[in-house]
Amino acid sequence: IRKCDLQGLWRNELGSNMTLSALDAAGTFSGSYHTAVAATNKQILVSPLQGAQQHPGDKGQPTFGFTVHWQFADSITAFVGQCFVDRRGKETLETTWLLREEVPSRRDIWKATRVGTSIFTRVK
Ligand SMILES: O=C1C=CC(=NNc2ccccc2C(=O)O)C=C1
Repeated sequence: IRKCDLQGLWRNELGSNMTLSALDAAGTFSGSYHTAVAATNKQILVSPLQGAQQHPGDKGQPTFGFTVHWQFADSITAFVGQCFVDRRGKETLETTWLLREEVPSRRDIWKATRVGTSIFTRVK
């Protein structure tokens, strides 16, 4: 089996870093996210995240999800994805995300949610 362990330091294509804690018995984890995209001119802070991972199947490449509670914007991002290990043992987290921003009124809901993908590689 190819073991893919979420714990540790990861970086995505934007240059953002996240550190994920060890799983507890229930498969939940926490962590911190340091974004590289300064959507605000405020001091970019580290934002907390909470997530959960499925038990790795026989391929040892589990699915997971986590939510980042941005500390400097009225928004929240939910990531879902799977951990993959290539033949050389290189691990990547292939994710799809939804970014939900607070909008002033229901008339603005159409522009409240953005979707995208993000690939994280382990920072040795
Ligand atoms: O003020 C803000 C609000 C949201 C942000 N989202 N970052 C993301 C959203 C989706 C995927 C990756 C990132 C990232 O920062 O790497 C960043 C700054």
